[in-house]
Amino acid sequence: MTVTELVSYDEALASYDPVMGLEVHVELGTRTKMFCGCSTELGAEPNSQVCPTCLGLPGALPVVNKAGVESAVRIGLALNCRIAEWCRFARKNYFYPDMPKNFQTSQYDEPIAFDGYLDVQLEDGEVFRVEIERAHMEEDTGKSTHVGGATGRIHGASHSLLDYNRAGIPLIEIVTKPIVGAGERAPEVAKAYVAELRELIKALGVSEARMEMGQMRCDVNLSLRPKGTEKFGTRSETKNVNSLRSVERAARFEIQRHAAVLSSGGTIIQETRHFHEDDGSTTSGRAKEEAEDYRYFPEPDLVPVAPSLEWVEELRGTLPELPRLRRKRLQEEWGISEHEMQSVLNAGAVDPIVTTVDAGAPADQARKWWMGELARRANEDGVELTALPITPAQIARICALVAEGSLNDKLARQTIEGVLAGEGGPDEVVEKRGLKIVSDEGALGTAVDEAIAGNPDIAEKVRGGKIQAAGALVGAVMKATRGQADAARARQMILEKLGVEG
Ligand SMILES: Nc1ncnc2c1ncn2[C@@H]1O[C@H](COP(=O)(O)OP(=O)(O)OP(=O)(O)O)[C@@H](O)[C@H]1O
Ligand SMILES: [Mg+2]
Ligand SMILES: [Mg+2]
Repeated sequence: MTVTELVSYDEALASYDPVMGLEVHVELGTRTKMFCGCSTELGAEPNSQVCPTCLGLPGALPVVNKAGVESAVRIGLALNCRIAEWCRFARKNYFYPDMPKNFQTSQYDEPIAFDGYLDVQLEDGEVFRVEIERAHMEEDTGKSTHVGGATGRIHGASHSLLDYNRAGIPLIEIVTKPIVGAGERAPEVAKAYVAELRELIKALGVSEARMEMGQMRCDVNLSLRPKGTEKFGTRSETKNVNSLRSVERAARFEIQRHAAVLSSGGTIIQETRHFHEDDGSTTSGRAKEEAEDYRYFPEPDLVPVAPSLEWVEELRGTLPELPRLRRKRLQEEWGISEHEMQSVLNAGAVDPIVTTVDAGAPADQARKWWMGELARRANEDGVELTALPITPAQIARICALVAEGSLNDKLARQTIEGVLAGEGGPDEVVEKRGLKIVSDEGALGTAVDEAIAGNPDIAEKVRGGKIQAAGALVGAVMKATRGQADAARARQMILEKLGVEG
């Protein structure tokens, strides 16, 4: 179906109510894999981080990674879930080359965490509660790359390359209960939920949750039911959506597609679908009816996981402040609007600003540099703010130099430039580039004398009481010192020398 055959979004929502379910996979940042000691480091030579266990060779036995369980429990607690006192892993059997064992070790009817919720804030400030069905532990599959042939996609490809470095990396799958009652805001809720979940995961420190790197990916389940009816319609499941914007677009597209099919008397088949960034559409993957029966059964090679109450309570004590509440608190502390806070968040500047403030800088100054100069630079270079070669401590030092009057904004900007260019820390750059404000009486006095001598008409006006005219003399001093003069001190000296009161 092409986009032009869709019914409009408003028309779709006039007759139908969306029901949505979100499955989010998060790759944990543990040092080793979930069931073996192989490294999880990204970027290694393909198939260099594998062993008999993650390759599923006969006789190999898995062992559970405690750090993986710990992260799962902390995620569960942060999502207000109940934590299972006892649970098991299960084998999800399927035959596909990305899983060399021929099954994925997962959890089925005994997840480690269940029955929770996450409150998310929508753009107008309204808080929407998303109920969590469960969060369970599993392992990632290998990575297949389909090459050759006309399209490079699986059906047109001549062969596939397999890299098992990713096979066995711990994953947590977080599944929502059916989200009802979001109405026309369903796509917005989907985006806000994934955004909030990502912030939470990052705050917990269990994953960097970088969607563009596949560390966090979302399956969007969607169905429509005629307005006013109870029974859920058949869902489609758009797989592996990997940006916040795409999550919103995929939900929106599916609402329009389902409405088009249903209103023309067609039936929705339960299937997986693929999302396409270029035009925001989805296309059919495989039908679930003919999909594999996973023949789940409890994993016989692993002992059950039974987190003690004491351990769970100890982990509860390590939970960070919820991102939504932290944002609210910082917004108040910094005295900025919700809208401004949103831009800070979008720029990834919350933590750099907080760290700069912790290092002693005033919040407005810290925000000014991170959201101005540095955001622009990160944008130009196409990197995250935190990847710039300058630290919050260095920005705090520059703010201190401004506060003590050694630098003005222009010189501070040049100092930042120097640090970014690898010329050293702020003090070193100031020294090397000779950026300190000229405020010592000698050098400044000479510049002031020259400015007065060079502009006798203006000097005369000031002497005659037109104090505003002194601005032009300050300008001349600034020019002569290439912007490095202490402007306030220069003005004071000019007035003194011309014998007028400031
Ligand atoms: N009729 C429906 N319409 C929309 N969403 C639904 C509907 N029925 C279930 N869902 C949601 O779809 C998601 C289903 O995820 P779940 O992991 O339980 O099963 P699955 O997709 O069959 O399994 P897999 O993990 O193998 O993809 C849940 O978020 C659930 O709330
Ligand atoms: Mg699913
Ligand atoms: Mg699932």
